Amino acid sequence: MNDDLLTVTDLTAGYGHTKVLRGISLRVGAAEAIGLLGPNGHGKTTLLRCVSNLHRATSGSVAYAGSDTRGRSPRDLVRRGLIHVPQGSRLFPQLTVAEALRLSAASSGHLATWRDGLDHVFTVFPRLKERRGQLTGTLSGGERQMVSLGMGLMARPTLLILDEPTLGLSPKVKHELSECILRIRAEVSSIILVDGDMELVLSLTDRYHVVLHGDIVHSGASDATVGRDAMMSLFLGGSADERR
Ligand SMILES: Nc1ncnc2c1ncn2[C@@H]1O[C@H](COP(=O)(O)OP(=O)(O)OP(=O)(O)O)[C@@H](O)[C@H]1O
Repeated sequence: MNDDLLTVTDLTAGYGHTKVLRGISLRVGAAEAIGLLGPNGHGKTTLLRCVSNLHRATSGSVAYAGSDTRGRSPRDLVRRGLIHVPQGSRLFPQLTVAEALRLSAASSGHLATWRDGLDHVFTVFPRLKERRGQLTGTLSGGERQMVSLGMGLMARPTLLILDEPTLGLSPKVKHELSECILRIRAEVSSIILVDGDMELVLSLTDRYHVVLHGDIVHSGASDATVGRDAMMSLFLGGSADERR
């Protein structure tokens, strides 16, 4: 019996005549966090967008919680707990932090219990509690990312997809955000994390895949000793010595 939460099988996708995904297969188990690594422009975001039906795959299939996602709207998937926090997600600048969080609860069908959700988000992100009445348009980059993740939590995820949550953040803020993601990990069922910071991805996930030219070229356990040089060889080709 297959008890995976998500199964992606032989997925291909692209834009017009440009092929981006070339037959990707992966699975995410219940209570499992997986990381996707790889250079920019090799298809990680496209893969995530296909999983949440924000982009239509050319062929292959995605099964979530035991059923095929074809024909389901992104909104329907959100209501079933598949929550995607996109790269650089935009917030309504005129809403306060609390209003943005409430909006997310409302649009995902959890308005009746939004105050419980809010308490939970403030436990994960104490900084947002301090800023609850502040307009999101006036927040720092790190705080805006916290609101985006908080909005994801308000939607009660079973599978939380995070695309580049630490993009553009300083090392200190990145560290603070990664602590928050660790807290989310303890509570959310499953996570798919894409981030340019390899060490961060490996420290927050159980397994990882390297995506290159729209295909998975390497996979492993995140707790294994993954040499930076070995990983860079996969990204760039050649050995460390040859690149020096
Ligand atoms: N809407 C689009 N229209 C046309 N091409 C696109 C579109 N979105 C992405 N692409 C192209 O598809 C390829 C894969 O992009 P994608 O964003 O999936 O890669 P990525 O690995 O997530 O990169 P990054 O880490 O920079 O986000 C790139 O060549 C990109 O230019």
